[in-house]
Amino acid sequence: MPADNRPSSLNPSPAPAPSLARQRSAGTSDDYSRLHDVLLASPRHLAIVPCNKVSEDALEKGQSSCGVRASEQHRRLSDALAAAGVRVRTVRPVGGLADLAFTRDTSLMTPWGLIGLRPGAVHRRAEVDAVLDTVRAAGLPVLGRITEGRIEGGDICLLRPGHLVIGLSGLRTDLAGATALARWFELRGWTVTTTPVDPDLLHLDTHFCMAGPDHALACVEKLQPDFVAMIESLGIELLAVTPEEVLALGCNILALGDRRIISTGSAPRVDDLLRQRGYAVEAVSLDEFTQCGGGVHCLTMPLHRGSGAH
Ligand SMILES: NC(=O)NCCC[C@H](N)C(=O)O
Repeated sequence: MPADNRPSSLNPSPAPAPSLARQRSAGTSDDYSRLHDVLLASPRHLAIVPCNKVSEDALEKGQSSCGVRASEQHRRLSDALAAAGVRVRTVRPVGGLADLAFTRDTSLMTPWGLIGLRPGAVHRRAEVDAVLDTVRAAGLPVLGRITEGRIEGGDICLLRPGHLVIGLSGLRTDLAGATALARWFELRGWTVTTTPVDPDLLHLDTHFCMAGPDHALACVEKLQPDFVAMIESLGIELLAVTPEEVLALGCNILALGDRRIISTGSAPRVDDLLRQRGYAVEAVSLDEFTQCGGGVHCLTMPLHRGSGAH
């Protein structure tokens, strides 16, 4: 994996290990195939932590969390997933873990098992133990844990089977953390591309999110030109999101597969753009979470995506 954003060469390795997604009921190889199983976490201790630009602005404006509304919105998200045929597993609340609900950042389900990540936000590190305990108790495979540097799931995109992207802000994800994660993939024959992320935007998934194999939402002016060119060279159409929509978490979507999307309900224009491309979009209002800096992509960690229709 090179330190810039050029695609790296493949690490010479034996034949790739067979993917769990093909053999069992766990594993993900991309961000858009049909979602079968997902991990959420209780928002019982949710609070606005001043650890990103959006949450700092919210606190400055005097906003605060309402536990009842947060639970209600989270329940609607869980219901929408269940109604779409997705099995929902939930990490129990842990006192003091205000951002636990944003399961995306704690871990990554790979084609070979779950990897516990190492959040750059130190107040989030203990979330990884809570998630690993839940995943192990469910009997799902755990591949390992990152023990060096910083890496959060919001900066990770399973672009295509065989091609991983990691955003580098230096704050939430740094080169040491990205290199440690890349090693697991490169040893199994994957290409890993890194791309710089503006720390003010928190994570890659606030301004670049896959909708399906041929479409991604993207705030092009916030992405590096060579990253944009690489994405377009793969035949992925970029649907433009504005910087204002990025701050509202309008780019932060969850692909369910089969051209179905759950959106964060904060950017109707973006939802319409997806509908014009043939996606069925269900908008779930999540403003208790967006004021903390995260939307539906951040609140969900896919445990199993299947092949078949996208
Ligand atoms: N993937 C994401 O963008 N996650 C949002 C995390 C919000 C949380 N308050 C944080 O700053 O870590």
